[in-house]
Amino acid sequence: MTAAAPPTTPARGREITVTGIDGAGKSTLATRLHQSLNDAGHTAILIGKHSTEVPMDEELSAYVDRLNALVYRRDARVAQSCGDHYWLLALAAWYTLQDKLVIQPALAAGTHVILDNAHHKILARYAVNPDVPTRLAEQVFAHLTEPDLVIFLRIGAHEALTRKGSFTSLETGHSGSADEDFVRYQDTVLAQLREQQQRGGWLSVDVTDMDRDAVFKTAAAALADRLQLTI
Ligand SMILES: Cc1cn([C@H]2C[C@H](O)[C@@H](COP(=O)(O)OP(=O)(O)O)O2)c(=O)[nH]c1=O
Repeated sequence: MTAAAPPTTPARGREITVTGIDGAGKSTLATRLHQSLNDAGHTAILIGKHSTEVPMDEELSAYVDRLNALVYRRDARVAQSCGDHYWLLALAAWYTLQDKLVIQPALAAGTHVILDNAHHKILARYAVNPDVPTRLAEQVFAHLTEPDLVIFLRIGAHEALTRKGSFTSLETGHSGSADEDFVRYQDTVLAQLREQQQRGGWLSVDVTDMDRDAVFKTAAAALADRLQLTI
């Protein structure tokens, strides 16, 4: 009688995240990477700020959905009234559950994770906020899984605004409703993201004069070079 083969542990999945200011093209690239990985025969999931499903767990999915509603589905007056410290901690709660309940189990099962918008932009926003210590913001995100690749899409705020066309109050740091308020705030956030970039091995791409295909090709080349993932 032959012994049953021991169960094999799948190779750990890779976590790839896209960062950049509002309008840089993060969601566009994340969606395309997700689709291409699956088309190429890999198993990948796309996670963003509207993903609330915890696989095969209705109860936890419902709980994560309630947290998502608290963090993302609230009106501007509620947002303003609760204040910056509250939103930092609420966002930390959101990223913590996303990491623990969805990202870590997926990676352990060999599934690649495309994370549209990790916490880096939140950190950048808080680093330019004089009312909240930057160290506190760094600490509340310090336990999250370190991505295998961070793709930083660099574009000036003015160009990002031309692409987007419109913006929300949050996207001006609640500093006003004029185009200049968006540009001033987002350029400060961009400078902060550049500082974070110095610390880690981010793939930094100046997307100002690149179309979607060119950005995708650059990202795909990095996945092949750095993570041996061919798409
Ligand atoms: C990538 C890209 C996006 N866009 C548009 C599509 C969207 O309306 C807007 C923002 O793109 P989006 O991918 O949503 O950016 P982010 O997730 O970083 O905020 O810009 C362009 O006009 N050209 C481009 O090359």
